[in-house]
Amino acid sequence: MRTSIATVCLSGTLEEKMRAAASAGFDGIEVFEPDLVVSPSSPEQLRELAAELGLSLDMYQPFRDGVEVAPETFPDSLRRLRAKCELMNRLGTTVLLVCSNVATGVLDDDQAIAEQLRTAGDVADEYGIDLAYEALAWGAHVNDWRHAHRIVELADHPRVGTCLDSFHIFSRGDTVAGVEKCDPDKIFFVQLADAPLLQQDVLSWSRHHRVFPGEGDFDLVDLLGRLHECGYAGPVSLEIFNDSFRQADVYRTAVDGLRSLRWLEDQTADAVRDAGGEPEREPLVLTDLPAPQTPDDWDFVELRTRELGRVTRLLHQLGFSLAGHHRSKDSVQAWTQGPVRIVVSEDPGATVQPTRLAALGFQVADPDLAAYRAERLLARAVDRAQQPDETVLHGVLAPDGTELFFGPHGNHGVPPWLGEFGADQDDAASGALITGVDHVNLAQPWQHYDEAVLFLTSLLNLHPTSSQEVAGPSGLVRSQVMRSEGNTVRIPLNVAPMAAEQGAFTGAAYPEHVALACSDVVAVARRARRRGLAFLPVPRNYYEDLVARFDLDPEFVAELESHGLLYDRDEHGEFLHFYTATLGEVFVEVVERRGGYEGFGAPNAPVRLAAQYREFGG
Ligand SMILES: O=C(O)c1ccc(O)c(O)c1
Ligand SMILES: [Mg+2]
Repeated sequence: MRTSIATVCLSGTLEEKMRAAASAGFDGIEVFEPDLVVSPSSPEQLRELAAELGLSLDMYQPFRDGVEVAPETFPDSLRRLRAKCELMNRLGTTVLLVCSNVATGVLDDDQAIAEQLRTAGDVADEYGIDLAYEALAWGAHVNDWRHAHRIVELADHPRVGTCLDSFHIFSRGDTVAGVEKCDPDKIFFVQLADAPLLQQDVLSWSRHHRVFPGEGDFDLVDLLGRLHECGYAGPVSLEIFNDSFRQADVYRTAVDGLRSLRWLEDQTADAVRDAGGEPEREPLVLTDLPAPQTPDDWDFVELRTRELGRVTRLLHQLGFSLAGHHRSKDSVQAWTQGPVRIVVSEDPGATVQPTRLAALGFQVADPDLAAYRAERLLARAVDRAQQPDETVLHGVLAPDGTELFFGPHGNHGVPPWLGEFGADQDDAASGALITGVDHVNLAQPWQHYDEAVLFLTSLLNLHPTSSQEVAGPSGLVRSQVMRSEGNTVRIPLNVAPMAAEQGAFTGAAYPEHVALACSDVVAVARRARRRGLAFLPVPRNYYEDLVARFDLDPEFVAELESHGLLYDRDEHGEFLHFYTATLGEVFVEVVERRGGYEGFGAPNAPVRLAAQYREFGG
């Protein structure tokens, strides 16, 4: 599959956008006219730069309000068209995107529109240029792809074809049924954009909220599968108008974009095969990736700290014991309790945060395959020193800087690397109150949020659930849970409010947390209090509200209060939990799920955010 990206997706100058697209590995780009108009490079220089970078210039766009116009203004459209064709000849681009008319359109007769397109096709033919007609969702008369395609068929000109853009199709609630039956020679270009489902006017939705495939709610696999079936031969191009992308690092966005296409291609190849088709069929060969290695369990959580004493005291208070020091890295310790392993690495030079969540380890069926898939999805590998006889753990860097490691299944759940800490593995299971890692919450800078969702979806096969918003003193915190099929690995992603990033939150900008599961949270809390744990304080008002909200026995609520526990309930069961005070950038939560409670205590998150805000002196 030939991949392309519209320059409107990326930040910076046209030249920077081109370099980033090439460096990520795209085959080509769509040149967005406003990027060219403001560039000091001549079309010839841009053509040369593209050749140097190995990029094809797949399309020039947009040509606005050129057709569907009053007969007396059509000659002016043709004058503009000639100017653009001349420019495109200098650039070396052969496809021009012609948008359906949004402003000046007065023709509402398909035959008359087809005639204008045919005349435009004759002009374009003089320059060897193809016109790809695109129905904008807010087009005055032509706003759905079937209509645009019908007019293209009526025009019946070899230089006139259709441009399909997934956003304009799905945003109108339309489907792509029938794409598979189109004449592939009449589909000149394909643009892909995903988007979250929003209740908003379609123009603002399109201009601000498009995202890369896999980051929104549209069924792009369906579209790509049908294009494959129809025999479409051209590039598949990303066209994303997005406010964050316009500000983000251009290289990073380009990599995120290509990752989205590789993932979509893989998903579509699987879907085509499941339907009994052949993904390798020319011309749109759908290359698939090695099968995703869904994490079957947590392997470890790693905390990096310059305050070793504070971290190990916290672990002891929560019931962990030291399994040992790593045999070749003395600054690294393993702490265990039941099936939970926490690696603590001392980093005396840590400057930004004294303690942070540095890495997450997952147990997968085939770690080598997981690493290979990650590489194909353009993830950056983590380089860690290790001795020849030590377990190889493949790691990749997540968008927020957390390192993710793929480890093998353990022997009776105990991973081979634990032996390098001299741990007596039989100790681990006896008398542990903690029974597992319930979830790990990662905080995302707002501009990397969508990238993080796609990263965890494509690399770890985690699935996003619908997002929620939680009110905190410095803003609304968006939260979305990424979970594995079997629900063993759950990673809620939080977007820190802007105020946090700007330092209004004087402590941790993005506190993250590890939530430990247990079957008796009162016992864990009691032991922790005896050992001197600093709990995150919960105000009296909260408990009074609990009684009112849930009609709970005041004695039960008094018991919750005496242990510093919070409470929630859903139709499946109950949730009791507590939070520790924050160390650097991390805190720990201990949770007990009674019955089949499915949530994460979201109604209690504002209590936590407010307490943490006070903890850091607001
Ligand atoms: O928002 C627009 O104007 C616009 C322009 C060109 C496109 O291909 C498109 O999908 C939207
Ligand atoms: Mg488009």
